[in-house]
Amino acid sequence: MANEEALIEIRKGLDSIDNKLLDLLDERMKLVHKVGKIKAQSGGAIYRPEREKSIIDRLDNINQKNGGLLNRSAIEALFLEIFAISRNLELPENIGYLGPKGSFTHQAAESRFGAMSSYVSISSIKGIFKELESKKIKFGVVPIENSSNGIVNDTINGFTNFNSKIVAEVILNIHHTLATTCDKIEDIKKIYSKDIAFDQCRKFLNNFGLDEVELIPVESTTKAAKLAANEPNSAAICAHVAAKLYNLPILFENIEDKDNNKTRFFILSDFENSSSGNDKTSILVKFPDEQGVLVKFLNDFNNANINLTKIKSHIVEGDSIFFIDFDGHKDDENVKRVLEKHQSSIKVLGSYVKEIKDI
Ligand SMILES: C=C(O[C@@H]1C=C(C(=O)O)C=C[C@H]1O)C(=O)O
Repeated sequence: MANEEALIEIRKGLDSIDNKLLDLLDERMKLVHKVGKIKAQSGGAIYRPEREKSIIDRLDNINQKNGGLLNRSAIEALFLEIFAISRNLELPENIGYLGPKGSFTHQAAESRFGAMSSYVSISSIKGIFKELESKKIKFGVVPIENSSNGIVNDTINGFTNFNSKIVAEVILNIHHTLATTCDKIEDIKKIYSKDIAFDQCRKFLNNFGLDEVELIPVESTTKAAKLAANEPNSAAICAHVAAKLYNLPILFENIEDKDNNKTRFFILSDFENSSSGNDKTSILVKFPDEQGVLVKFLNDFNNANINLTKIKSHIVEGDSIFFIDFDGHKDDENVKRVLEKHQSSIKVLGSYVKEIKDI
């Protein structure tokens, strides 16, 4: 009984805090509305990733100093949702992602744009670039590289043929779940998934005696979840979100063999970010057919004190092009000089806030 009374008292406290939170959120939304009006007059971009990053950094610092109970991920989860709702209030904008619904790209999109935004599933990367160009979507989310499978060729091809800009990067740890309506692992007679997902979970399947059951490859892990939800004695290896989408209970989480399986995604749009002080820039480079040109190019970056973080070669219609990432913003003085010097061979894809994680 004493506990019952204590619970009632604590819940009164929670209710009163929730009321205050609601008032504060409403006050915040009124200010957001004002920001939206100013942007509408000046044509400014609604989504400002560098501003959102600096808010999260500030709150994380304050929270650490105060010894608060929330960690950075919790602060991020709460506030990214608030920012997403704020942006929707300023101006609702469509977000296209490489589908189907429940794909890892969908997950990457939701991690940045929250649950309340308006999403469009698009079935190809080229389709995303096209819809951006025709302005049917404001943002496009595409994968660019995976730690096991390397660079995504369709995304590089999109950059060579279209002019969308990278406005943010998202790096996701790729986790698989075993989801099934079976209560016991012994009841599972077949497993649906994508071929590469089976490969990434080989040890788990062996350890749990699931290497003997029928493994059926399908085109996406989302499709696998859908099939397993409708068929007794079957299971799916799929993303957490895909299992949730089809109300498929999760029997095991994080069943992938390597714990550092990551994919990097780009958020594309039609505007350019201003500098945040902690940026990365991506470019495509097609060198003229001259001896030593790559060495000279790299030397110019080195002499300008620019740290290259990635260089990958890629073949487009027989021509070799390079995808390069480096620290800094395209408008930084040292960067600007090098980019100007090589402008005939460079396409700048965008400068954006550098994620803390790397791939
Ligand atoms: C309100 C703004 O617009 C968006 C929403 C933000 C917010 O809710 O704090 C921050 C940056 C923008 O993505 C702004 O630019 O300040």
